[in-house]
Amino acid sequence: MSALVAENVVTGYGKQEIVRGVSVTAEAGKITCIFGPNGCGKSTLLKAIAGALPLWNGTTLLDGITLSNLPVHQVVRNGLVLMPQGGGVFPRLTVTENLRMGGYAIPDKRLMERRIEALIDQYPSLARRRHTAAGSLSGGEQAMLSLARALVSEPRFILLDEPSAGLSPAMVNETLERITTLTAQGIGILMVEQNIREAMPIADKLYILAAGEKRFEGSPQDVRDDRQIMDIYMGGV
Ligand SMILES: Nc1ncnc2c1ncn2[C@@H]1O[C@H](COP(=O)(O)OP(=O)(O)OP(=O)(O)O)[C@@H](O)[C@H]1O
Repeated sequence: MSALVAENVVTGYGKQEIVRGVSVTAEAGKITCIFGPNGCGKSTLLKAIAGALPLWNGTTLLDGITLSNLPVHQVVRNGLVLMPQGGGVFPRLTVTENLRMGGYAIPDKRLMERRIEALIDQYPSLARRRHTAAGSLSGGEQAMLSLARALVSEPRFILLDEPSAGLSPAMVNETLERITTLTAQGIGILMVEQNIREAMPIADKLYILAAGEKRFEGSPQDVRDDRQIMDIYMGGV
């Protein structure tokens, strides 16, 4: 089984421990969602898996290869990218320049340009605005740009930090549909979401974190069957 595995991850900022020994597994071609209250450490966990924050303890592995504490560009070369909260587009750079930033770990620049052209063909809203500064794109277009930028390195797994945040309902649907399409290509998704109502139907597996610890792991149906979990963590779904 092709999988991204994080085992017993401990990390934080300064001396403040935020993630307290969390283990998650995401399978290729599946959507794995992490839910949990604000500030419980979801983004911090993703950053540690992506190599953007040091692991204080624990291990991260992609298809059995240890990623723990590799620099980000080596994590990317091993097939894992992070789409950060808010998309992380560079507002003053054009759409094409942003896409090139997604290919910075690819040594063969002609290959990178070919991949960018292929991606632009798949995202018509970006094709029309390829020479426009990313900061003047709509929220939905910026979301598409962030997703396309994550794909330039042809990752096997993508970490998505709240991809639907700040989007209109129509764009939430389009973004989640795009994400589902990626799994059909075999890409594994590990996604943090606040938008439980929209994310739950597309998830294959769910984790719930609270106060830096894992409180639940199971299928969406397991969550629905657990009245206590539904009441405490999934209010209103
Ligand atoms: N760069 C940082 N330096 C210090 N503390 C931070 C930093 N980033 C986040 N924190 C703190 O770490 C804790 C967990 O934050 P994190 O962003 O991981 O939570 P989250 O579960 O993703 O929350 P949200 O859903 O609100 O994004 C919070 O108390 C936050 O204030």
